[in-house]
Amino acid sequence: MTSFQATLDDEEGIAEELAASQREISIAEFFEKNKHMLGFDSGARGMVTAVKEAVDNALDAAEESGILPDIYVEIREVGDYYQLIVEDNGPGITKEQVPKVFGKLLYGSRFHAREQSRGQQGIGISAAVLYSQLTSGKPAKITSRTKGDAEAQQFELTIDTDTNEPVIESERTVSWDRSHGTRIKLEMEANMRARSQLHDYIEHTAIVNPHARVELKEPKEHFKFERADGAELPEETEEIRPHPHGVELGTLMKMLTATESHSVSGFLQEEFTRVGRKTADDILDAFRDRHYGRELAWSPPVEHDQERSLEAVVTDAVSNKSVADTEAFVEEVASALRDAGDVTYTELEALVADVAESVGEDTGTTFGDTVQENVVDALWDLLTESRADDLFSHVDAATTTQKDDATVRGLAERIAEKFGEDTPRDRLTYDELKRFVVRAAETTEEVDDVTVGETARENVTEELWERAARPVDEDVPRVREVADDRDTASELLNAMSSVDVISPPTGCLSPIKSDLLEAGLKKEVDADFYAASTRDADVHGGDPFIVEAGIAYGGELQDGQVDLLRFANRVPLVYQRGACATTQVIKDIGWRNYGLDQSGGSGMPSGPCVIMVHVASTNVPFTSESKDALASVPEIEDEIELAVREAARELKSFLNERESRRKRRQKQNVIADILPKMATKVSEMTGREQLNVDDSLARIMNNVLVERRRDGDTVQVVVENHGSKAADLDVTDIVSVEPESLSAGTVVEMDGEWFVKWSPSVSGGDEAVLSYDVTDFEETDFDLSVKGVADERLTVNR
Ligand SMILES: Nc1ncnc2c1ncn2[C@@H]1O[C@H](COP(=O)(O)OP(=O)(O)OP(=O)(O)O)[C@@H](O)[C@H]1O
Repeated sequence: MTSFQATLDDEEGIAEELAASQREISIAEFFEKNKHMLGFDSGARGMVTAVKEAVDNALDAAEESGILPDIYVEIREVGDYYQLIVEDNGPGITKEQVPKVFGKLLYGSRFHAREQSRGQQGIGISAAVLYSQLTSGKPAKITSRTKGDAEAQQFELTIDTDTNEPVIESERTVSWDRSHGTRIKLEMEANMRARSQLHDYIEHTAIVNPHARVELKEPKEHFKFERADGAELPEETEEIRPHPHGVELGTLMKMLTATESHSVSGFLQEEFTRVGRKTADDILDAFRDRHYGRELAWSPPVEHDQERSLEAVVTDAVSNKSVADTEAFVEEVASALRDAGDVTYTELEALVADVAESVGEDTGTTFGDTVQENVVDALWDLLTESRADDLFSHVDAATTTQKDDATVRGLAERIAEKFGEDTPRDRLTYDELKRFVVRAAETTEEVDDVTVGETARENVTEELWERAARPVDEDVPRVREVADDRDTASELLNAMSSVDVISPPTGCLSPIKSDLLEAGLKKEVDADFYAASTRDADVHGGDPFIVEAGIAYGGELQDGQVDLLRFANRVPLVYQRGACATTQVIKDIGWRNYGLDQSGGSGMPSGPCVIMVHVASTNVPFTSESKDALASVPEIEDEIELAVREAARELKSFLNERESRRKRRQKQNVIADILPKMATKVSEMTGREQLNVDDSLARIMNNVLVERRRDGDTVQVVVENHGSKAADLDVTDIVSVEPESLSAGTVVEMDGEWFVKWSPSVSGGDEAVLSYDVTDFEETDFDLSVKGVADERLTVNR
């Protein structure tokens, strides 16, 4: 066989030969060969992915139509194959759409919408159809009924992989007991080896979608996750326009080409969210700076250093005018310039034009364009001769006093040298100015053997940009010009990201919210501690996103590696944990600081703990079309870290508190053991009655001591606070006779018992006495209980 390589050198027409074998590849054909990209790598995985695609769609569709989702999933073993049935109570799909939705890859309603939804690409369910037809050779059977239709439509269809078009094998009308909804039946070569992932997916879907009812019946098990009581649909989301931060250059250019606006200001306000007139103006200023640069302003040289006075320079530049008129003009220009202090080239032009006009009016002589140009040029030459002097003042102001005058002068002169013919009007962008400063600093370091560090370079550039340079007064290019030039578009993009723009509206997002997140965790795991946090919205690539995190710890949770539950747009992610940005962020956090073990100080922490992370966005960046793992996007990673740390801080307080309680209990046990023995010994030795040690114990442990004392038939409940902080208590004494002369508090009778209640607040080191009288102390029963102080800080002496 002759390879192309062998013949490449010696034969002509090889390109034509190659061309003969080149042809368009349909998307369906491509995915037929690359099933793994869509999550259909194996029979086990294929089943989970197919369930996930169908259930995600069912949830999306029902929610969008304001219907509380009711989803039934059934997996049946049929000979060598498996049948998957997913049924929903959603809005149904119209007869015209069914073939395209299921029989054409990349057909969907969500790809172009900037709104949070589970589906994004319009490929999921048709990929499941493709997988089933490839592995079983059977068509997909779809039944769908839309609201108000008397009957349902049923299709059997396949995908023509050559054309990526649906092939309808049969079509009929059937009766269906559901008033609206969709039922999908797919047959595929699969297995149940990924049963636990399938269960996880369904169970975790139920956790983050408490408003949905989800049922799974598979060959071995049958689960029903009922809708949480009172759970409502997530708030309706709205579509939004992109946010100006983080849009990519290609996208911006595409938007510039497509917009109907002619001005950049209009374009920004029309096409982006959160851009009003004021923000658009700020962006235009920043764009102008980047596109035109700024002009440096210089002051006239100090008079005594000057070889020729300002007046002499102007006089020389004016010709053919009477002496008196020239003098009047010269005097005006010189004084206006001295008043101005420093001017840019443009300002100098305006200044000379103004003087020419006013002196012209006064004298009746015209100081026309040529004269004005000559005067401007001559003065500009004069001003720019002494750039180094102005630069000296600026460099001096921007650097520390440690830099001696010679260094500052050297740096100023070297910056001044960079200006010249290459910088007409001394106009520079920030980056160009920075380059001048950096190059001058490098030369100064080499020649003068001094250090001009990064901070000094930045400070000098900043000082010059803000104080010596002035924005130019020119219109920014029109949309068309920006669209046609990549560099200009890039300047606009840069300007857009440099300006503060308020965060995007979050109405397009539907976070779970921290209380539901915590409730979801409580439903799933029986733990001692729960915490959750929801961050404010941020932006990536023009798309808003919100990160939420939850932590559960202790209780029934098993020790070992922490279990990480990942969610994106309320969809549990069950595969590719290692490749997910979420996992990486968790591994990079120093968990020992938060009280969890972490071998080597990095990596997955361990402990009886579950960490849950949810990223909600109008466009979740996944590592691949199979939507298993989040891609590493710095803005999202930062927010994941902050959300997890917020919840982890609560975990840390809980663990610290628990540890200090443990130590306290240990100490108390030791003291409680020793003190009575000591009291016995003392009483034996002194022959005196043995002391009650509770009081001493409370004092040693800084405890709150609540003690009943008797004074005849008066009952006293004494609260001694030996701690340093105030204690707010609820003290209840249940008494078998009616109490009288109650000090504050309330009394309620129930079934022959009297509940005496006080709520004293006792400052650290203070005591409160609560009292009442009874008719006969000896004949009365009491039952004292105290709330408001942790058990280990409380001693109750009944
Ligand atoms: N059960 C359903 N009820 C109503 N409409 C549906 C249902 N399933 C799919 N659709 C419609 O079909 C479209 C295509 O679904 P598909 O799963 O192919 O893509 P997607 O959900 O938009 O995105 P992704 O590829 O990210 O899953 C959806 O956008 C939706 O408009």
